[in-house]
Amino acid sequence: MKKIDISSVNFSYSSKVRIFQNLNVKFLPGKTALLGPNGAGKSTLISLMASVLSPSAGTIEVTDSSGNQVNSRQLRKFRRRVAWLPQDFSPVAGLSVIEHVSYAGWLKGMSRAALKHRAPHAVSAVGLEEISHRKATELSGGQQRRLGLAGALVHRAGVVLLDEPTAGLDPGQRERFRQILASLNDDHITVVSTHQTEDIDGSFNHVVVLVDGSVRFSGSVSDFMAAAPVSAVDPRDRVRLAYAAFVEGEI
Ligand SMILES: Nc1ncnc2c1ncn2[C@@H]1O[C@H](COP(=O)(O)OP(=O)(O)OP(=O)(O)O)[C@@H](O)[C@H]1O
Repeated sequence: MKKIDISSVNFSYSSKVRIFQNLNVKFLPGKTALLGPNGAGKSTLISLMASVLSPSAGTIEVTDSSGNQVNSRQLRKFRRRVAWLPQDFSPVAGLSVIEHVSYAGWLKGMSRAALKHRAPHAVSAVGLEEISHRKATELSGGQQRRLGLAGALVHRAGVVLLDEPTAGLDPGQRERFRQILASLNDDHITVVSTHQTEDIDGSFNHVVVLVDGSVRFSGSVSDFMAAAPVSAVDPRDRVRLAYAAFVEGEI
């Protein structure tokens, strides 16, 4: 994948609540941390990129490495390129863990043969292999989050959108998520919305900061850290200070 291009996008949930007005932002290959305070519009932006919401104006377009483009109005084609873990993921009743992940892949057009190999692999990657035959609805909240992640990763999409994938995970599982993230192909575009700024240095290539529906920063992690107004030795402190400054509008 070469880029996902969000151009002149407007979006409102109702005539009273305008979320985006002329939003322009690009997501590039590699891992992008999508940051912003509660209500900034991160989930809305991810849902627009996943094509489950449609902009009232503007375009969302994916360009692959050969230069071919597909936009979010060409739904079927677009969705096959995009994997999505929603913030409020909840499993389909009646399916086991392995069936659930296979079903997610089938919805994206994967063949049975590919699923036979890929579904168990995705289940193991998130550490659910020992309970792969349990009913998905019987899992704990954190286990369900990992199930959703396996479903998003099973079809190796060129664009991977993960909305707060580590919310509710214990420290061991957050570390596992960091390893999964590290294993994802940097030729693909991975966008992760998160409130955990301590994970950014070392895990991500790019940062986008969204505040009140506007992009306050979009660039590399190193440029983001260099923008911290106070020099701090610890990279995690630099990320935290830069983030606070962009949110407060000090930069
Ligand atoms: N279904 C909806 N109907 C109406 N308003 C909504 C809906 N979903 C979100 N909003 C509003 O849109 C704005 C952006 O919400 P969104 O969930 O995109 O923010 P967020 O940055 O993901 O927040 P958080 O960090 O709390 O998850 C908020 O003001 C929210 O109240």
